[in-house]
Amino acid sequence: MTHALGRRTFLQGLGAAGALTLAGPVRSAASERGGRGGRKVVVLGAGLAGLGAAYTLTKRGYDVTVLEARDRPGGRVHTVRDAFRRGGHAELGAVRIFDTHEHTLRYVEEFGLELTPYETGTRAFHLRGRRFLAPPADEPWPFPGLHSHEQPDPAALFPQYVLSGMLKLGDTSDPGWPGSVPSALELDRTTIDDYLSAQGASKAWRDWFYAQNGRVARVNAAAGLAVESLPAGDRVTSISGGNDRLPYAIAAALGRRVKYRSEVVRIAQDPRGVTIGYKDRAGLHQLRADRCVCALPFAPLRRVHLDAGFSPEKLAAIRKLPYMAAARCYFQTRRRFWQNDPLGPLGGLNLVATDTMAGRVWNTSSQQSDPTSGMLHAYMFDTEALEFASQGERRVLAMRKLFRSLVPGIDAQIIGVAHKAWQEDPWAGGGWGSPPAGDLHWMRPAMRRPERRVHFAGEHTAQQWVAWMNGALESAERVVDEILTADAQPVGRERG
Ligand SMILES: Cc1cc2nc3c(=O)[nH]c(=O)nc-3n(C[C@H](O)[C@H](O)[C@H](O)COP(=O)(O)OP(=O)(O)OC[C@H]3O[C@@H](n4cnc5c(N)ncnc54)[C@H](O)[C@@H]3O)c2cc1C
Repeated sequence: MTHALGRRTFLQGLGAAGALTLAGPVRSAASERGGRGGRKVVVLGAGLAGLGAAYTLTKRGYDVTVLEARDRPGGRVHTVRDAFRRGGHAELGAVRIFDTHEHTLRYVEEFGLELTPYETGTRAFHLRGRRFLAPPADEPWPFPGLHSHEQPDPAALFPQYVLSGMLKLGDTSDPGWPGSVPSALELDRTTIDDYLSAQGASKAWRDWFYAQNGRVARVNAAAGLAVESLPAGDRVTSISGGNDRLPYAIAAALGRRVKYRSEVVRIAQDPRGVTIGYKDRAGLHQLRADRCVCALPFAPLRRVHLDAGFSPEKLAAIRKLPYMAAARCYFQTRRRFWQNDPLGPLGGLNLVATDTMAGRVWNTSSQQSDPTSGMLHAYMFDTEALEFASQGERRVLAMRKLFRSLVPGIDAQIIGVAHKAWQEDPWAGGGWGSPPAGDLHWMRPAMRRPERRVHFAGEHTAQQWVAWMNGALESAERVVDEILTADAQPVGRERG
């Protein structure tokens, strides 16, 4: 999404979570003044949410263990390098960091990482089988189906079609949102596509919109517009050398507290603590702790046995939260040949906006250490990602064939390939949690609420930046806050 029309300041939503500051490399629990030495917390999942919570809790004096099913930290932050030549790298998961991603940027700074900005430049379109640039003002867009009032400037309809919905959202930083805002509840009942249609947007306009912003047609309108309305700031960056440098840095600070290849299979709790069952190569184990931070996406959490002690709302949310199909397919190229495109020099991150299976052609070449080779990829959502994956082993061939018409000349240029469809990943189940139309108002609070000694983190539980690294890290700070508050209460006063 472009996040072009932010309408409130980002800080508004942060509230008390911003009070937890990061300060220096992680130290042992015993050395922390005023810490909670001896109190054990088990954190499930070493994605950014789990790592962020574990890191801050350790600094606050807790004795933390992180259980992670994969053999690496980072979860949906996953950089690949070995598929490429000339030191190339590609992000299979999270790519972009905005200036407004306060939590992500704070961790980037804490760990001394650097950011590389994306180039801006000219975008091409590929719609209804035709490739073209945005026409000059007053000339019609060269694809059929736009209503006459949508010509010659489809962008002029943005306020009527999209902003009108954003203005109905109310305060998305309110913990009771969208239930607290009647007009947002109305949006909750519909999808983005149905909302845009109801505003009068033609099918062609909607496809023009999705070509640039991702195939969000079936997304809950309240949820989708809420994320779209957040401010993007002035600059888009990624972490220099690869976004996975952040989770690796946090994991390194946590050291042996992180246990890899450890699949959580059971969560149980009683009035005095939690018991976590997990499997590793040596067999089944149990870990006892005072509290648990569950930072697993709900898709894999559905396979975990949950003993009594969870509310019906939480169990229903875990069972029902759908995950959006999302995929990327990268081609490393010998040269940045699109700078000599017949349409003129193309550039920027979102290089070609299409209505094809490829979704958007993104260009992450400016992030590469080698200044000559290129890195293009198809970034696919929902039906596009499903279509890509449905081709099985022929998916790369199919994409390569499609790219011939999206970025002519690519065939002779390809020197490396990498791809991933997140809906096929058993530890993610998809790109991000995406509540269906009609369900956001109850799912949103249910996903986040603590269940006695089990606290829930992860992008899906974020107050605002759901489906972003920033949301995962925001949720980490919230659970730390929950735990500190609960542990500060006299025994027996805890909310059950
Ligand atoms: C294609 C794609 C594009 C994206 N683009 C961006 C972007 O441009 N910018 C941005 O900021 N964000 C982006 N995101 C979102 C961002 O990657 C996520 O919001 C964030 O990384 C989620 O972190 P998390 O900790 O909530 O979950 P995860 O990273 O999924 O971490 C959960 C962890 O739990 C582990 N796990 C699961 N089940 C078990 C189990 N039973 N036992 C033990 N461990 C288990 C998983 O292996 C994983 O490591 C993108 C995501 C995708 C998929």
